[in-house]
Amino acid sequence: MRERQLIELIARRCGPPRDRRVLRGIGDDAAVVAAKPVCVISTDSLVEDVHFTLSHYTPAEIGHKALATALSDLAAMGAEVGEAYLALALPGRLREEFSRELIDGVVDLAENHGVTIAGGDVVDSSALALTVTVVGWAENPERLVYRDGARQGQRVGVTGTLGAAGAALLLESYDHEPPIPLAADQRRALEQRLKRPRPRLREGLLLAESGASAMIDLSDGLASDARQLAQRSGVRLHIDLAALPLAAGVREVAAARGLAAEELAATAGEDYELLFTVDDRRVAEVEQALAAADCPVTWVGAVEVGTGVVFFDASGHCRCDLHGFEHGRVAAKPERD
Ligand SMILES: Nc1ncnc2c1ncn2[C@@H]1O[C@H](COP(=O)(O)OP(=O)(O)OP(=O)(O)O)[C@@H](O)[C@H]1O
Ligand SMILES: Cc1ncc(C[n+]2csc(CCOP(=O)(O)O)c2C)c(N)n1
Ligand SMILES: [Mg+2]
Repeated sequence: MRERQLIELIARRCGPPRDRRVLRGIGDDAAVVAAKPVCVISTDSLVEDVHFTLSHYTPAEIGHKALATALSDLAAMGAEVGEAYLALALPGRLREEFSRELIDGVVDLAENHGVTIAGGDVVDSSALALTVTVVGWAENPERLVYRDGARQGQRVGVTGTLGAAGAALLLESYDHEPPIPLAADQRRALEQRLKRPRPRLREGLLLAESGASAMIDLSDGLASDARQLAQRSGVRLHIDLAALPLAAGVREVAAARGLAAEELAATAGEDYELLFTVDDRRVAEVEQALAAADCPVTWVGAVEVGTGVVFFDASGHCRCDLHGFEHGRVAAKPERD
């Protein structure tokens, strides 16, 4: 599909901006938005064969995931969602129907969360890539939650369950191996966590209101993301591996591949749950707020004096060797001269 045609399709699919603050959306040289006092901005990319493979994802799943993972960063700030800007790098080999379904995936999720797609870009490319810039808002910078607010003695909590996306990725990469014994609905639920993550937007706002002192979303895996939070806060996080809330089926998938389920959950990434710290005296408030949003919360550790993250397994052994996903970590092939 040609660039103009695709932009028109996106504009039609989105309809006129529903949010009255968006004064100009798709169609001019730039969007024009009436700002609230504080603007929160994040950008995220999803790239073919790095974040997904075309053989395993539907176009709508790719569109959904691109926006969901971007919105997850606004959730982790405790920001109200506003607008999203969608940059598409599209290979000519993709069918017209593919682009249509991809846009459906983005716009369906945007509508569900009241997000306005206010602009974007379309370019030719050899690999499919989506870069989504999201903008959130706050009345006051003190209402937001940063990575650097964890203090000694506070508790460490996590929303939802962990390891589902990692387990689904394992299932995907062992497509042709002997099948892992898992009920079909459980397998589907794991896959959905990988392909259609839910940004914890409401939970992020509730955590901000109920006293979270620091927060980060779990994209690269607890092992890496907790380390980021610890580093930014100048503290050490003590995490009990046995306390991690494993998603249903993670134990079975890990066992079938000879892995410890808790380690998979701490290192595989893409759970898009929220990791946060909170003072003991506000724990009940957090529990109540998240219960009202039907979101499980699990206390997985404590903030201590020191640096980095220490994991303790069920037998009390310290594990400092766990790492999450990091781009560029796999040694690159030597460049040709
Ligand atoms: N290429 C870049 N140029 C400038 N700043 C960057 C760049 N990449 C990342 N950052 C900034 O570094 C900080 C951490 O970014 P990072 O991408 O690690 O965030 P994350 O939420 O942990 O990861 P992700 O959302 O990609 O899973 C953010 O402030 C981000 O804006
Ligand atoms: C085909 C394929 N290969 C590898 C992975 C695993 N993976 C890719 S990016 C990422 C972390 C989050 O990304 P980012 O840091 O860019 O936000 C993880 C765990 C995958 N999902 N699909
Ligand atoms: Mg993040």
